[in-house]
Amino acid sequence: MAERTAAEPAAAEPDFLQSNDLACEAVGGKVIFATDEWFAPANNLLKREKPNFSASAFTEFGKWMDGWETRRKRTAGHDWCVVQLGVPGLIHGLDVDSSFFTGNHSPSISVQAGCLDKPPPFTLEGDRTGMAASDVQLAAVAKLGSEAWPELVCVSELKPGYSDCCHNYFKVNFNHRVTHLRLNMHPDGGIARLRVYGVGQRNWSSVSPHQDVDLVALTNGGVCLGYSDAHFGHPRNMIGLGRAANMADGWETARRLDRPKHLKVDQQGILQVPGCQWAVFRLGHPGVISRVEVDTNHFKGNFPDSCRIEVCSLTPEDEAQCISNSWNSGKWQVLLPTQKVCNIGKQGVSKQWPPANKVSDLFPQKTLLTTTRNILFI
Ligand SMILES: NC(=O)NC(NC(N)=O)C(=O)[O-]
Repeated sequence: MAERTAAEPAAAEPDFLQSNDLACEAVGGKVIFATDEWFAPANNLLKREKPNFSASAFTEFGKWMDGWETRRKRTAGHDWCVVQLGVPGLIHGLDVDSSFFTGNHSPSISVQAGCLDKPPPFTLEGDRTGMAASDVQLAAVAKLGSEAWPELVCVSELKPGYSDCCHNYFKVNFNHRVTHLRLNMHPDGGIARLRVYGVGQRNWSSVSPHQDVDLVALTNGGVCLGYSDAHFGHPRNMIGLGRAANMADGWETARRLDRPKHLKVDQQGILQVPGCQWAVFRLGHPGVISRVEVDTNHFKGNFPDSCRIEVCSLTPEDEAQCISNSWNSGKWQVLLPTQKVCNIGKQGVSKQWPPANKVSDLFPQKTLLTTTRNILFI
């Protein structure tokens, strides 16, 4: 069994919020068991959208709540659910968001980690009818051995979901790949969202070195390490599953409001704005890049003028130094020189380029890349 590690209480807006949500329904996370879902189903915990509230919304079970909410317990024990992560990986921290649960929030929670090599051979629907979990369901979950799972967060008080304090952050120190979580409410109540921040760890042993894979995809362990601006949308959205659903599902910076001061017209009469926006990603696995794709879907009046992609190969020590130096490093080399991008028509434009520079020219000794930097001009 893995060692038990208590969570440290995290400061407001901790760094781990920059990594990926490994449990989100958008990456395949799901609740496979819940002891009770009378007022609101546990799958709401994993919704991508922020929680909502409607004072006038009621269901036949009681007040409609956007989260997971159980009945007031009249028996011993507590409520809990099992979450199967969409992307198994290393967890850096959790946000147990109690938004709008005030007076019906769970007073305390704890979280345990499951490290299952194979997914359980069943998926259980939570009990939405208000009956207690059936013996069959409990027996199936008992096979997971979740009573013995190591603790990520010990029993900790939860703040009620008023808008200024609804985020309950927990930093996690647990150096093992996690596939499942057990979220315990002590004893019952409601929680709006569970965000599980970390970095995916794919099992690469079954992947052929000749297979084409998206090395920066969140599901393959890619992660955004830094950026210049994320006013309307975080750059990590670019490495999510599939094409973006709407503009909120992409990377969008604020406008450069100082633009008029800097505008210059070049010899072709094209406006030039100095400076650029940038984001840095660590690839999920080192590899040789044969193709890059930049998708401007949904960005019509606000797609970037052009983009450039630079790469470098960094050790973990180099990476730590780059982070502390705002990514200004002499190691970057151009993989894809500045390219105009566009977005016309209903479908948006997903453009692919072979890299202009061969990886072996950039890295004659090492033909492996570990980091890319996308630079978008506004
Ligand atoms: N007004 C409520 O929210 N009451 C109850 N909860 C729901 N969702 O109806 C309760 O017992 O906590």
